[in-house]
Amino acid sequence: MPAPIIKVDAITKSFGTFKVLDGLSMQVMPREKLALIGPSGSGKTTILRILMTLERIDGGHIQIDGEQLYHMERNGQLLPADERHLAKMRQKIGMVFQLFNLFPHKSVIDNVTLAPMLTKGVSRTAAEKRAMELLDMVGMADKARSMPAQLSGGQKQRVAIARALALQPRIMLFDEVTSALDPELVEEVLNVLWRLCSETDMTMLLVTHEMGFAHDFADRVLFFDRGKIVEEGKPDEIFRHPKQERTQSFLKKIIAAGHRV
Ligand SMILES: Nc1ncnc2c1ncn2[C@@H]1O[C@H](COP(=O)(O)OP(=O)(O)OP(=O)(O)O)[C@@H](O)[C@H]1O
Repeated sequence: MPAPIIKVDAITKSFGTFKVLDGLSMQVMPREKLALIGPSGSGKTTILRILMTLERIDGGHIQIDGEQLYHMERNGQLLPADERHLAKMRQKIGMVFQLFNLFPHKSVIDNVTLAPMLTKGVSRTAAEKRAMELLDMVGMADKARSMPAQLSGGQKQRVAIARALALQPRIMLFDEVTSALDPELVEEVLNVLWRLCSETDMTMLLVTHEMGFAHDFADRVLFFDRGKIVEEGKPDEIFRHPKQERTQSFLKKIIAAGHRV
């Protein structure tokens, strides 16, 4: 059996006196597609941000690909990770945010080429060639010279996905990537996620309120509540036969609001 690519062990995280993550543990296998669902404020975004090193942990351990994320092993001792270690680890992971976060003063293609050129020393020619392949994959090649302000939300999000892929991460994190989109633009972004899911061997973690998509996309669904994983299982188990009362009441509310699960 292969080793997990992500191993989260009893992590805690507070913002002020509010404990967002409360001894959270989880393991993710290489190539696994996970959907993280649960009520607002249950810590789903926070765990993705922690994996991306955008937030620090208060306690616990995380291993990515067999290596400690927030610690460095030196002579059998675990020391806090320095910036160089974090930067190296971060290259294994790409993240796409709810609000796209494109660089507004850079063209579409420059958004995609910037990180490989700056962090990996890739030449402009090679970075642009790869960027055009990625933009083609997300259906945005014809907008390569456009500026972000000229794009729709769905188009911006597809560029953000291409940008995250440019560093060739083994793990991709998607944080409610369709929540800020007008309903008619959701499908075009989900189609891109679907392609990545079926055509690549990346490990993918998706925080979403699109339960129908989560059902189709995920190998495994994790249900978060109050900083913990309360229930996990295959999509059919979680969506059709949830065992925990908290999962049942959450899904009931979602269905009552008219969403497909
Ligand atoms: N930087 C921060 N400073 C203070 N509080 C924060 C910070 N980031 C998150 N929180 C709080 O932590 C809690 C958990 O947030 P998180 O975004 O992880 O939840 P979530 O499950 O992703 O919810 P949602 O589905 O609404 O995005 C929320 O109550 C949020 O207000």
